Formats: sequence, structure tokens, C-alpha cells
Amino acid sequence: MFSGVKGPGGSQKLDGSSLRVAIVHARWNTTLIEPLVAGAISRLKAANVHPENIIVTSVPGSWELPVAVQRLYAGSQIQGSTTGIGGASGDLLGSATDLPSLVVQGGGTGSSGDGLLSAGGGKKKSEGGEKKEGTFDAIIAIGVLIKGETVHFEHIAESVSRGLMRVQLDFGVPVIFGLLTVLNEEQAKKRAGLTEDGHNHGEDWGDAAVEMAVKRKQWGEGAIVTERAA
Ligand SMILES: Nc1c(NC[C@H](O)[C@H](O)[C@H](O)CO)[nH]c(=O)[nH]c1=O
Ligand SMILES: CC(=O)[C@@H](O)COP(=O)(O)O
Repeated sequence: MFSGVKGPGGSQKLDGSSLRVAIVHARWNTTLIEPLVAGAISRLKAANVHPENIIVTSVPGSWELPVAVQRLYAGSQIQGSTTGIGGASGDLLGSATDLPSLVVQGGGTGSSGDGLLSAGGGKKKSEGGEKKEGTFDAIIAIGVLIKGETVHFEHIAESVSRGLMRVQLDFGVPVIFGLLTVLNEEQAKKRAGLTEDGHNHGEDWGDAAVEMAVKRKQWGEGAIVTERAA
């Protein structure tokens, strides 16, 4: 758990039942990635994001995360334009007829859980919830960079951080920064919740995705609300 003053504070009680969220994770350092992805998924589900609306896909390493997030989001906009479901942003890039939808089967985690189902066209009823297609409300990018012997780590950490921020601001979609940039394996294990005194940061990323997606929707509809009296 967090000790002292560090950490995001208690998560807000927000309803994610209308959200569609993507998780893009690197496969480098898979034993650390897996619990982080699982942690994020658990918090999305706890906020009522339906498993069918949690899309998980992977890339080789963290370096690949920015372009994957960018293209995945653009693809979801195209999907929204073909199905008529634009999602929260309503900003569409163009049209396409045969883009596959990336759907995690049964809300599983990791690369083995990735499933490719063909696009169906519009909302589909499913057991216990409604599957959405179209624009993502938030994307969580997950990677683990562990410093090695060279400056490789510094290059990737800096570039990926800037790349993810750029995608977030260019598209106006929350891109949750699920990139651990640690100096050794012990630091990574602690932050993946794999040690006694650890805390799974993936859970915080899931919470952050729900909060930012819900607030972005509200702001997009002109709903400006205060959380406390001034
Ligand atoms: N060293 C780490 C990498 N390196 C791989 C790169 O991210 C990239 O996949 C490769 O250079 C091909 O473009 N990736 C991580 O996620 N974590 C590392 O510690
Ligand atoms: C892929 C590389 O460049 C690799 O040699 C980086 O080494 P290190 O992680 O020890 O810095």
C-alpha cells in the first residue's frame, strides 16, 4: 500500500457502465505487465464498465505504445462513423467499411486474452450489459521500463511519455499513463503489487480512466460541476 502522503487518495464513486475503454500494453517484462493489466481491469469492472467494453491489445515494447494508442483511437473513431456510434467525443476522422473491432473475450488479461471479432454494426445486447462500438472514452497505456546498462531506458522513457501526452492532447481523449519507469526489478515488483509492502498501480490507472472518461463526457456536454464548496 501507499505509505505516508503518496498516492491518488480514495477513488471517486463513478459509474462507468456507459464507457468503452481500451488497454494497450507492452509485452516486455510480461510477469510485471500481467498483474498491472489485471489490476486495471479489476478497477474498471468495479466501476461497472462492462467486460465487453474493455478492449485489451498488446505491442512488443513500450516504445510502440504511442503509435498504437494513436492508431487504435483513430480506428475506434472510424468504427464509430460506420456504426453511427461516435462515442463521447463525436469527432470523426473519416469512414471505413471493414475495420475489425478488437474485443477482449470474457474480460481476460494479457496478450493471450486478445480476441479479434469482426465489426457488427451498432450496439449489441449481451448478457448483463450492452456492448458498445465506436470511439473509446479513455485509453490506458501500460508498459514497464527497467533501467539497464545503457541510456536505452532514458530514450524510451522520455519519448514514450511525450508521445502519450501528445496523443492525449491531439485527440482530446484521456490517455492514462501506465508506464513504470523504474531503476531495478524490485521497484517494479513493488509497483505491480508483487511484494508484501507493494501496491498495484494498475488499479490506480483503472480508476483514473473511469474518472477522466466520466468527467470528459460531462465537460463535453457543458456540465461543469464543483466537487466541493469554495
Ligand atoms: N528495454 C525495454 C523495452 N525495450 C523494447 C522497446 O520498447 C521496443 O519494443 C524495441 O526497441 C523495438 O522497437 N521495452 C519495454 O517496454 N521495457 C523495457 O525495459
Ligand atoms: C535493446 C538495447 O539497446 C539494449 O542493449 C539496452 O540495454 P540496457 O537495457 O542494458 O540499457
